[in-house]
Amino acid sequence: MSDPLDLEALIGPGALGYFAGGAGSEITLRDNLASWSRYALHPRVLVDVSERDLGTTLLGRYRPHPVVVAPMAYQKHAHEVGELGTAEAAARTESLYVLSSQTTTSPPDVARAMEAVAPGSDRWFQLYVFRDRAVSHDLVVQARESGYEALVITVDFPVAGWRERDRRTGFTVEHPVALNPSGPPLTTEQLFAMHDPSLTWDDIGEFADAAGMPVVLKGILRPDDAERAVDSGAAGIIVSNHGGRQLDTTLSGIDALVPIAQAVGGSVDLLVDGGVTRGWDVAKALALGADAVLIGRHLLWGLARGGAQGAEDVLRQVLAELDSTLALLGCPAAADLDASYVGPRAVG
Ligand SMILES: Cc1cc2nc3c(=O)[nH]c(=O)nc-3n(C[C@H](O)[C@H](O)[C@H](O)COP(=O)(O)O)c2cc1C
Ligand SMILES: O=C(O)C(=O)c1ccccc1
Repeated sequence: MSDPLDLEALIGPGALGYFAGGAGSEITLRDNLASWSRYALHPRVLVDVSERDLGTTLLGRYRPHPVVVAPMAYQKHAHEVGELGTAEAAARTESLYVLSSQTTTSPPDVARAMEAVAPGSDRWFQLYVFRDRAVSHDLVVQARESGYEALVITVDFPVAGWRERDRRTGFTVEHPVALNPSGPPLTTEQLFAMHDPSLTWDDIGEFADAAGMPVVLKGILRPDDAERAVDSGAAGIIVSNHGGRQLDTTLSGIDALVPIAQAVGGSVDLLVDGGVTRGWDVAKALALGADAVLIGRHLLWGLARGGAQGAEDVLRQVLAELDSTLALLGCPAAADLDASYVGPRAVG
């Protein structure tokens, strides 16, 4: 894990509070990290694991591994290379990249950088539906035209969570490209006010129809909402509490995944995030019904420390840990992980 003092010196207290912080008393933020250790792995012995396959399938396409870069806003406040750093790291490690609507680098520039490193690299675009629908529609057009293959609509942000660190620091942001980039710095509160709190399932249908690409809904925690997402034509669901940044004291991502996988598993792709730092976390998510896992802050700290190379090092380590976990579990194919490999762990 990262040393916050060291990060504070690198990026300043305002950015660190914004990136590291969560909502309210940060109970969910801490639980996201702790929840993975409440599941125990059940290794099988004497299986030939001389060859391992980390592959998974997302939106009907084979992917070499299940680790996905989470959409995160304002990456230039973590390191001057910003989104280009995490996107290059994704392209170099064959990781699916999800670009935030609140990017500080334009969608076509990110796409070009990925293609320069790895032609045919994969990326999805995360959409916030703003009060000014034209801004959101413009972003969708830019994303489609620059080769993003799916639209991830984030549905857990009608208003911002109660973020006390930002209230204390008054952190301001300089480069949101979805807005006029030459305007004055904005507080996070001003940016969050762009979101439309009246958004409903009907609006999702409208964006899905206009998108011309598969839609994945991000930020679902209830099985009944997961069923509704499937009924509304979503191709995937990201089970997420937004890194503990929205409503404090929700379930962790992995705890919420279990009932959601029971309700809709198999009919739609399931992804999960929140507190993933280790390859064995990824294996647990797959065993409990996920097809892939998103990594947020753990990667951001790599970016802050070492730019593109720092982010790449983080991804490579998680992938090496996943490979070793498959061998030690006696399950050489990630796609074969199932509930027999994981169970509850008594936490003392
Ligand atoms: C600094 C920061 C900015 C984020 N910005 C976005 C965003 O723009 N859109 C979005 O859908 N999720 C956003 N998220 C949530 C992440 O996509 C993801 O759900 C979460 O960070 C996963 O938890 P982890 O950070 O513990 O890995 C953000 C998270 C962080 C930490
Ligand atoms: O900070 C966030 O978690 C986030 O998703 C966001 C939303 C709107 C503007 C900037 C960031």
